[in-house]
Amino acid sequence: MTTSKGLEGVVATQSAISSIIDDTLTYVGYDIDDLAINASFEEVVYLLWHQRLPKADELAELKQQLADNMSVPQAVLDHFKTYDIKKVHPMAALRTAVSMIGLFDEEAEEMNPEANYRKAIRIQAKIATLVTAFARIRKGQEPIAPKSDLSFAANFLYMLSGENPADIEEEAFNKALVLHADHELNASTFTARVAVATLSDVYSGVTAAIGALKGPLHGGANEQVMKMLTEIGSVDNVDSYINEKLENKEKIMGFGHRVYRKGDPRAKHLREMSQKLTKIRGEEKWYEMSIKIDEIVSGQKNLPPNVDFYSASVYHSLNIEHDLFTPIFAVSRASGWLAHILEQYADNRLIRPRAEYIGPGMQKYVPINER
Ligand SMILES: CC(=O)SCCNC(=O)CCNC(=O)[C@H](O)C(C)(C)COP(=O)(O)OP(=O)(O)OC[C@H]1O[C@@H](n2cnc3c(N)ncnc32)[C@H](O)[C@@H]1OP(=O)(O)O
Ligand SMILES: O=C([O-])CC(=O)C(=O)O
Repeated sequence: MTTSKGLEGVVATQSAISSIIDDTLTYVGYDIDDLAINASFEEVVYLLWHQRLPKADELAELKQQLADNMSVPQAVLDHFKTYDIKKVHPMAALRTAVSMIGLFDEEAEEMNPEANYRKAIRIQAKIATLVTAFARIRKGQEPIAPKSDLSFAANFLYMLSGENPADIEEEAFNKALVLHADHELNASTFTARVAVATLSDVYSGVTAAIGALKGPLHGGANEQVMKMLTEIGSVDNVDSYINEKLENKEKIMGFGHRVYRKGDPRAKHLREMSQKLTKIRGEEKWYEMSIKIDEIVSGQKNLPPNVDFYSASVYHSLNIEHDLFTPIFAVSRASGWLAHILEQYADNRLIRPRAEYIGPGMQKYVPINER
């Protein structure tokens, strides 16, 4: 047996959903650069779930299905008020809330492709409502119902703030959703596949995936990037702050990647949006600080930024609270998790690797009074 710490370089499954080859990311063979510029998030959801782009009527049908399924049971909204909501991280709340909506789904335990697809639609639709409702309830505000004539991206921003987003805001948010939707066998997607490969249900897979995305080495990094930018505070402080961290061998959040070597192709799209949005807000310093950090970390450590780095200043410029950055990642990535869950069910085998044992050799049991 050979051991690969962190399963680096191990190919654990076959998948027809997304690929990373020579630092190029594709969804079902479509280059992420092409999709980021042209596609709506709903089109990408369809692409990931059906492995082809939708025709106009198919896209309209999916949009309608998502709109029809956005409301969540009142009991789930009420449960947000049963704990000290201001002290709870929204990712922890989301993990529980997604599991909880499964309790109200009469098809939760139905294990056939049609029922699983219907659950995928429900989860994708409701996860946006859960995040925005949580964000409002913790501020003492009422949740806002979605508008059926808005896109998924615009609806999310509308349900969060109560205002229709400007075109540039919708464009930026849609792009962020498209860019985060899937990423081959990343840690949270792998988690989802491991969970459902036991033939557990779809809600278990998504709940497990949310738990894995939450950590700062994965999706949680975007919130940590904004924390770092806030701590640095100004372009003048970047040099000393970053160099001190690097000298202390601390990690700079939003940099490095297990798979990409030359760089994450998603980062440039978010960098562009960061530049545009921070300018519109008159808060260019977030972009300027980010660029300077990028120069130092890429230059000195040869570690390019990943998807989490520039998304932080993009979301901040959209007036989004910093601890909602990772839940937003989950809203988008749910589409990828669900695609992988459906793919796993379609050709399932239990996922069960081995561990190389490094503990003591055979020992004889010693009764407790003789130890
Ligand atoms: C959506 C996403 O999940 S993208 C990733 C989001 N996560 C982050 O941005 C957190 C910061 N980055 C990291 O921690 C890592 O780069 C990861 C987790 C993304 C990838 O990790 P791995 O492939 O396991 O690389 P690992 O952590 O072993 O790092 C390899 C070397 O590069 C260094 N390194 C990696 N990332 C960074 C970083 N962000 N800052 C400074 N040094 C780094 C490590 O210290 C290590 O150095 P060493 O060999 O001298 O000990
Ligand atoms: O693929 C990974 O390891 C992490 C990542 O970039 C993602 O999930 O988008």
